[in-house]
Amino acid sequence: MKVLSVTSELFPLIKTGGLADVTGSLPKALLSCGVDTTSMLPGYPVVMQTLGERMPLVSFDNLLGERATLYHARHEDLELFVLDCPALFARDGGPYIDGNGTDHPDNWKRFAALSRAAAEVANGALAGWTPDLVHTHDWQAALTSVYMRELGCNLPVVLTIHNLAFQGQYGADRMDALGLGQHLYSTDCLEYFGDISYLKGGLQTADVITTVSPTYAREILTARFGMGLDGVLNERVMSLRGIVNGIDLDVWNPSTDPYLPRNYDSTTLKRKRENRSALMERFGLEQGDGPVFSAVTRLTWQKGMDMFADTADEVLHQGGRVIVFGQGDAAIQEALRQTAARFPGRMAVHVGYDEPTAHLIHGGSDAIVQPSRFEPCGLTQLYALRYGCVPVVSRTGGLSETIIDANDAAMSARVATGFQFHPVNTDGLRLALRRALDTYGDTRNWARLQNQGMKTRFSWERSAEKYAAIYNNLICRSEELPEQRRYR
Ligand SMILES: Nc1ncnc2c1ncn2[C@@H]1O[C@H](COP(=O)(O)OP(=O)(O)O[C@H]2O[C@H](CO)[C@@H](O)[C@H](O)[C@H]2O)[C@@H](O)[C@H]1O
Repeated sequence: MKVLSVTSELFPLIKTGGLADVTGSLPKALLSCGVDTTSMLPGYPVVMQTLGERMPLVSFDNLLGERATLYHARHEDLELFVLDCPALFARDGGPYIDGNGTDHPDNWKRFAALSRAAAEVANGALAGWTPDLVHTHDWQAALTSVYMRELGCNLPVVLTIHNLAFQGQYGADRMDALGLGQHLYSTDCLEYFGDISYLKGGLQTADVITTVSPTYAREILTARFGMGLDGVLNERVMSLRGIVNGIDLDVWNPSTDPYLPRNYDSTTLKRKRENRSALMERFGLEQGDGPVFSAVTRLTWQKGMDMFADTADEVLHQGGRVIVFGQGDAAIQEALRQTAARFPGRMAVHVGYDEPTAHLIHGGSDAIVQPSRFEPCGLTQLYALRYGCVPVVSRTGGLSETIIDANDAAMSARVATGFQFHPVNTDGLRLALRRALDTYGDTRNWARLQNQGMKTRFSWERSAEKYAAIYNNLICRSEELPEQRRYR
């Protein structure tokens, strides 16, 4: 089976968050289910520079008004279609923002162009290659199925929501520039509170919608978590599934990780101390024996890092160290910095984004704090488990189903792996930090938590099988799908 996966990020070529980890690792896992994935992504400068040999496949003279070429390339074990469109993608900054942290003003066009080109590929633009199914990821790729239906392409489409908070909402005056007829500006397709929503268009035209945990799949049906799209999602509930993310066990493996000064596994956990020492040095902290509680995350309201700014003193008063590494909201950075200023040499807040440091933090920390207000799945807590860090998480979305709270019953049954808190507020987090710190003082129980966490296997195997089952089912039913589609 041939699947075209359409994405704006893909690890290891370009990553700003968990989306890249998933789109980069799922294809490998799907191979053993008989699925050959080719991933289509924009030719950002870093992607074009990293790729070795590439072969031009097709040129577009007028891709939403721009010239573009689609290349085939291979990177490690990934099959790629790279959309080289210099007018849209050859620029400084990240995939979505410029060097000053401002959204690229033409993001509406950049990701519509990616989607339009993907729809052309699905519709047979490449001589000798058409997919059996298209898998789109998040708003950046969501218009693919809208364009496909307009082209008359009836291939099945799966859309995965990695984060409903980002929807691709733009003014309705862009319909013409997007090459989309006014008939699509309707409540059962793109119209969204007077604007256009790319994600809504995808939700209305995909055959199956997935999101990255069963809990989040239920949560987004409510007004509280539905971000304005709960109505649409409720209408499509029979086609909505939750599949928890896996992690790449080769990329995140403490016994082989090249970014750790000292490799270890569950039988040599004591070696983590050397990484801890290197970590404190790397962040300019005074060495000490207290626990190191860290966060590697976007500094945003979603991730609850404002709550950590208000509660990190709990760890510091107990003689611990706190490390926060990430980038995002200026007010949250400032709040964290103010807390750090009260504890010189014991709390570090570094604004930045790099993979080696993220690995070192997992290799050297005792606990990873993730107090998200909502979390579709979350990968950081899964990396934490694998690295023998104990996760302290809010009970929401994927966090609630991947971490088992260390209550008495779970501890005595030897299944606990971390600390969960609810309600998700500052008091809840403070109490969870206190529970974690208390347990840290009990060496045997802490080691038990670490070991139980390290035994947990969030590999892709089972989740990939679930995706493959959805693909198979859609392909078998593909003749009847056009009749069943809500938007035709
Ligand atoms: N400063 C930094 N430097 C280096 N690396 C950093 C970093 N800050 C964060 N990262 C990395 O970015 C990734 C974050 O992934 P998450 O899944 O936890 O959240 P994200 O919100 O990006 O993903 C969204 O999509 C994923 C995938 O489906 C869902 O799991 C999640 O719930 C959803 O919000 C991890 O690989 C982490 O190590």
